[in-house]
Amino acid sequence: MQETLKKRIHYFNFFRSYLKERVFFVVILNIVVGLLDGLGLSMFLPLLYIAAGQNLIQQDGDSTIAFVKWIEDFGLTLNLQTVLVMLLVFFVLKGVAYYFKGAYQVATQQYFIKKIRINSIKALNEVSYYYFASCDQGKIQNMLTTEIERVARACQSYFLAFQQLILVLVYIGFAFSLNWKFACMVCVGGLLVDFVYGKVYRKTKAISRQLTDGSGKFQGLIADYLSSYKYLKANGVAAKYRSKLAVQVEEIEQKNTRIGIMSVFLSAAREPLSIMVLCAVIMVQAMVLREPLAAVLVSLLFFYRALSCLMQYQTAWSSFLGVAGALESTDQLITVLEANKEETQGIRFTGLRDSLVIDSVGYKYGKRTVLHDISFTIQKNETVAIVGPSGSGKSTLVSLITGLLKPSTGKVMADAMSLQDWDLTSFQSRIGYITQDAVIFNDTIYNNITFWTAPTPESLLRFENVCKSAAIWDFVMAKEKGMHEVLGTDGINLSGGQKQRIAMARELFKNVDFLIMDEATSAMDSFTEKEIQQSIQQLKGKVTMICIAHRLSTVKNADKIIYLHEGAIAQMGTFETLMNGNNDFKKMVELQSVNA
Ligand SMILES: Nc1ncnc2c1ncn2[C@@H]1O[C@H](COP(=O)(O)OP(=O)(O)OP(=O)(O)O)[C@@H](O)[C@H]1O
Repeated sequence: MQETLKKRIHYFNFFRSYLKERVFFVVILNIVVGLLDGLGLSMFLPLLYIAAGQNLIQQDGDSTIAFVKWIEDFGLTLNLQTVLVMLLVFFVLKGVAYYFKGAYQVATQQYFIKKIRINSIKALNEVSYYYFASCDQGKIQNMLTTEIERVARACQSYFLAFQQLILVLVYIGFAFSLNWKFACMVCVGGLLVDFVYGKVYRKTKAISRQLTDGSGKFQGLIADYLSSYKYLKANGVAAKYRSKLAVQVEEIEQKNTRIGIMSVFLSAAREPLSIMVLCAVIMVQAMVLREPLAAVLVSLLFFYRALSCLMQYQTAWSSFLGVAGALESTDQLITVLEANKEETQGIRFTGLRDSLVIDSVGYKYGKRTVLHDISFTIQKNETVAIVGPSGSGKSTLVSLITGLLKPSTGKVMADAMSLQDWDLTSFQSRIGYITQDAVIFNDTIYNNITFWTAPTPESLLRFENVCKSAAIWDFVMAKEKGMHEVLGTDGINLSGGQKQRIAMARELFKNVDFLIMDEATSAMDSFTEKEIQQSIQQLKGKVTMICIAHRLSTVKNADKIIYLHEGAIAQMGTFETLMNGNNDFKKMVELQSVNA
């Protein structure tokens, strides 16, 4: 019982943390509706006496009738006309209050859903890359799609349950003032019903939690399925993977069916249970307590109202519990994301003035050290190439330079200040980062390249220039809809080289200080690569460039080449210096020349 109360308070506080004072307005409006309804209903009492031809004045000794005697304190006579007018006034007022309460409640619910959506997206946006790379991304995807929908349903059910609970309390309040014996019976009836329903709730809730976990797994599998669709098809293993998905779907459907059946049981049991308690009350009131019929009838009216509200509360609460798992998991995930937030407080970075210094940097993934004591300087507008065998730590080093990862030892400094002291977002906004797996959005070519910049004459001209520099202009022009051609999810209709050129055009469109190319031309044919290299060459000395390349021919013109071997700098210098001094590098170059 104490645990149940704690849970209810926990949920109330959860909604209050998002809705603040709005929750109290909802409470107040619901109380007003309940009070007006109770006052309206209490008018049936004098009506029944009048209908039975009894004089109200003669009923002074009847404690029940004392309940409506207050009307006379306002100088009104308690006759048929007054009672009917009062009845009408209370119910009209209740209708008005009900409308305002309903409208406010709808607006509050929408506000809550909007807030939780925005908060979760904001938390995801601010989370550190390190956490993102190591977390369960299926779970995040599930939260942003399925779980948010369930949270919306949870919110709706919660408010409905909340409203019914307030009405129950108001009716019980009326009941106590009218007839305390009746009130006690409501409480006993309510407790009995609560006992029966309680059992079903607990089951529903446990299944709901399992359902949330199951949906998370399913989302993860679907994400993998979509991203590896081509591979699965080409290898003829799509059917095998599909059966893995089918098992998960089966499990989710079974749980949904169980929750559905329990909810149907609760709805079906509602009426018989109410009538059962109702009959018991009539028997006790009429046969044991021998109360007058009018008092019994109005008592029953309150009783029935309170009980049916209690039932509706139970049903709404059970629906709420059916989806409450989503509320908890979404809340937990937002909390975890916020706890792993990237610190971005610092001085705003407006552009590199002097140099980037990598000072004794080391990095560990868990316990495994993958970079040791790396030190070098990149002067403003210098072109630096990072080369080395696969797994030597090139991408990790670039992630440290871009601030995606924080060094385990040492520091990365921009203009003599550690990246941690700069506002990281403003620093990263000065970076153009082109990766091996070019990122393509499911939007038009124009939006992909300009990142949704308004199409002004200036931006259109800039768009054309960067397309030419990235050797993609002919491709754009050849498309039926030109720059308005939609590229499809993950650029499914583009070749690897086309994707890379679009990604390159996007970075060129941005006004950046640093251009980082991680195997940026790896998917291009030699002819296109040459064209792009010429464009890159034109940028030499205008921006600070950091290139990771396997094809060493592309780094020949770099001002500085850093040759990494097993996470440490094996040698550093110009192409010629490395050719003369480092055997491994020389071997790599020679091997590539042979293969070329
Ligand atoms: N997220 C990660 N968790 C654990 N280890 C990682 C992670 N990312 C990379 N590593 C390990 O760190 C080492 C360096 O990887 P990194 O990707 O930086 O090498 P690389 O030189 O860029 O390789 P490649 O040329 O093949 O892309 C590798 O041994 C790799 O297995």
